[in-house]
Amino acid sequence: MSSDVVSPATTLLRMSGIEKSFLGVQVLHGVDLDLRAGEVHALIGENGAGKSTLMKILAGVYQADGGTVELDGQSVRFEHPLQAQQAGVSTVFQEFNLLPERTVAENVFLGREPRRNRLVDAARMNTDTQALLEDLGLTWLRPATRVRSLSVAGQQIVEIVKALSYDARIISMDEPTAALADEEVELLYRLIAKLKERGVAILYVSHRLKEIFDLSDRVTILKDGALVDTVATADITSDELVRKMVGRPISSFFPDKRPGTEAGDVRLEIRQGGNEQVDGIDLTVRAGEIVALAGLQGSGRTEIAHALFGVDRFTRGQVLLDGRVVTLRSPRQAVRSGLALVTEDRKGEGLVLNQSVAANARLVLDAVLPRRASQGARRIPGILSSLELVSRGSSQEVRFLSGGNQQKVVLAKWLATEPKVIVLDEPTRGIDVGAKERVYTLMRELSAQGVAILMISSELPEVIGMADRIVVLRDGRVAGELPGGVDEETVMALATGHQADERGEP
Ligand SMILES: Nc1ncnc2c1ncn2[C@@H]1O[C@H](COP(=O)(O)OP(=O)(O)OP(=O)(O)O)[C@@H](O)[C@H]1O
Repeated sequence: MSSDVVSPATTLLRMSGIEKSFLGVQVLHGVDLDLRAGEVHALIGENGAGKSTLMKILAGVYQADGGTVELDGQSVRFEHPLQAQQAGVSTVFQEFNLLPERTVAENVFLGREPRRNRLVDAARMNTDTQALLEDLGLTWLRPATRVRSLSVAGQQIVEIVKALSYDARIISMDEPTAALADEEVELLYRLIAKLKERGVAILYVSHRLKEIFDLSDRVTILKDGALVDTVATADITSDELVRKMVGRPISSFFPDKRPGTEAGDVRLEIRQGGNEQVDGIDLTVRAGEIVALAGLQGSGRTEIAHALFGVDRFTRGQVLLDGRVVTLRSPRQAVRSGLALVTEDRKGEGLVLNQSVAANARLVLDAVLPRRASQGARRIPGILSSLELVSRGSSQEVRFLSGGNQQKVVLAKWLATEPKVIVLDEPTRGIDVGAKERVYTLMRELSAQGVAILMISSELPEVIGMADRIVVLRDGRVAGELPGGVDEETVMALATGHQADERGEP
């Protein structure tokens, strides 16, 4: 019998009764998970539910305190990631483990380079990598290219190719699309389809329900470290999935405007703002208004946020706050002028990881607004509880929080400064559906209080559901403005410059 032919139903891996505690606190309670050859198995749950911990146990990064792992029916225990990798179990983490100065081929074969007369056989390494790439239809990727020059998607693909070079039969992916642009997501989808054809089992952690329905065959739901259910994706609706995950139905995803919230005076105005990346930007945001910046990656959305915040600058034009021209040369100046910039901040940038939740939430107050710090700090507990932060209290170090909960601390840190204008750059990336709803509700509350909100998001439903006006950018310029509630096609047509009916593969 050929071992190459794997029936889709073959169970490759079975984790049973997995237990894990950190410092005496149990975070996984007897979790079961099995992976079949050729399936995409989604793992979902709220922030802090235990997804990453389970994944890290599978990867050999953590060791379980109880339970068993069987690979091909044999009991295994991975003490080290390399051991897992050698057994065919690979993980693509969000923080890549690649060496940027080395080439694609050098990274793929890192630590086990083919040798000839004791010297690294670079030619063979390149040919072998080329073969792997061709086999996957990735002919645009060259073995001799330095990893540094690749996009995030390119780097992620190198990680996957590396996994395959170890004959991985199980690949775990932790929110693989979090940092990808739409067209790059397509690339990843195609690669995943190829992996499935080869009988690779993929464990896929994501908060994006659409991806779960697009990609997965089965889905396992965790809540508070315990297994809720494993179901065939085709047998469940997204409402049911959310209910299993959050424990309550989420009725209206985008809360309505608070009664009485009217657009007031112009709080933020950019007049003919321009620099190397953007040009001729005219934009206003009124008190109580939510304005979204939409556009493809590279259209200038984030550049505008950075220029406002003094990270970069506008070298042309003017910025006005409450009708007065302001100079924003540094983030400090921007904060003092009443601006806040919440970035997606995935890797805890902007958080001091070995300090407590409380200390981190005060960071901006203490550093920039010392005179208002103690007063501002009193608001922090309320902000954190409205965001439903899951932590062991405000003295817990943020490095022990799950990714989504770290993001909530970042939000709290900015809200504590009581900004007049708040710029939200991908505010809900990496946070679960329940927490998203909280963020939206909070945005409505802030605008009812007269805060002007400028939001940047690649999630069109979020842009359309929340914004009063949508300013669409294309190639660093304003391509046009649309009212909130329009359909996605209209936004895309403006963002790409193609009429909706002309769009399609070039
Ligand atoms: N090294 C650690 N030390 C202490 N506690 C930890 C550690 N790693 C995780 N935890 C805790 O374990 C729980 C589960 O975290 P985990 O990262 O697995 O959640 P998650 O489901 O991946 O969440 P998210 O969607 O936010 O990434 C959380 O309460 C977290 O604070």
